[in-house]
Amino acid sequence: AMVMHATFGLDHYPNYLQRWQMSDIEELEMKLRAQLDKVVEEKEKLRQKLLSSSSFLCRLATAPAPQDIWDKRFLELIDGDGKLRLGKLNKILSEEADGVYSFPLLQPSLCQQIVSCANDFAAFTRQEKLEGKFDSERPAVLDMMKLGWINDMLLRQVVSPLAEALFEDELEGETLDWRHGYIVGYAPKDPGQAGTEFRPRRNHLVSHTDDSEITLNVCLQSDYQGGELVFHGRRGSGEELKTLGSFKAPAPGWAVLHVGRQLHEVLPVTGGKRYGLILWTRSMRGMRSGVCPCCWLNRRHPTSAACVCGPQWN
Ligand SMILES: O=C(O)CCC(=O)C(=O)O
Ligand SMILES: [Fe+2]
Repeated sequence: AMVMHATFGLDHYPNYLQRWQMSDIEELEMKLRAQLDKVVEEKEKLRQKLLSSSSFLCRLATAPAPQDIWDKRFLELIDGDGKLRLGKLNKILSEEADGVYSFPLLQPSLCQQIVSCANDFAAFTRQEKLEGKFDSERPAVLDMMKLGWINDMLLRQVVSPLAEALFEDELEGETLDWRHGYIVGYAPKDPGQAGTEFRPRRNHLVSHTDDSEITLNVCLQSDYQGGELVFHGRRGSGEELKTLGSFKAPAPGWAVLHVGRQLHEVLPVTGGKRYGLILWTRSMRGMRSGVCPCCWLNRRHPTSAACVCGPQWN
């Protein structure tokens, strides 16, 4: 009842909680958190149910052997327990722009298999749409494609340890516990017959920040022209309009790691097809209550300047 009253009150009255005792507010906060945990748990169960009932046949539904997953250079940094040897990181990392790192990560053959899965999934959702099961074709979200294991693996073995080593100041001790992975495709303005393949939706992507704290971007197919990934300053840093560097993967399997607040864009693809796997990661449990509700990413320090998502950003 307390939660119900408070939810109503917060919706209807300004400064609603100012009439409350601090201890009651704290109790409310705890109860809301417990409720939120329940929502997260039930949502996860539902998601699993949807997945298991889906009839999509994924040819990559389980993880292959490590040597068929990781690029040799990356594999050398993984110890017997699957942990990344952080001391040897500088052997493979290059800094493409201030705070933007690239490195060889996945086997090109695995990348090719992931693209094949995206093609299969595109054909599958197109069929479902034809049969009237869904209103629209569904996006190539890894969880829906039964490739959630790739999200989990990349979060646990790549993004979490690297973020702790490279973006310690950003994370402030929080754990990245949420991930969302999807496939993006680009082709020139007139890509010709799309057939049953995964359809590239665009030829470029305007400058933006991600709904993520740390983003991993893996090239899946590199024989395209144009399509450089350009990095600008971080939102809120005063360097937003500065171009800091750009990156083009030398081969499939190369990855870039950057903070979600780093403004980035993809220049127009003028030939070939450009496919990538994007993994957004966040800390959902710990810090969210302390961040700006409009962008989730800024104003972590209560003493810092005004929210960058003010009028100048919206
Ligand atoms: O395609 C890329 O390299 C970047 C994609 C991206 O920035 C995004 O999906 O948020
Ligand atoms: Fe992005």
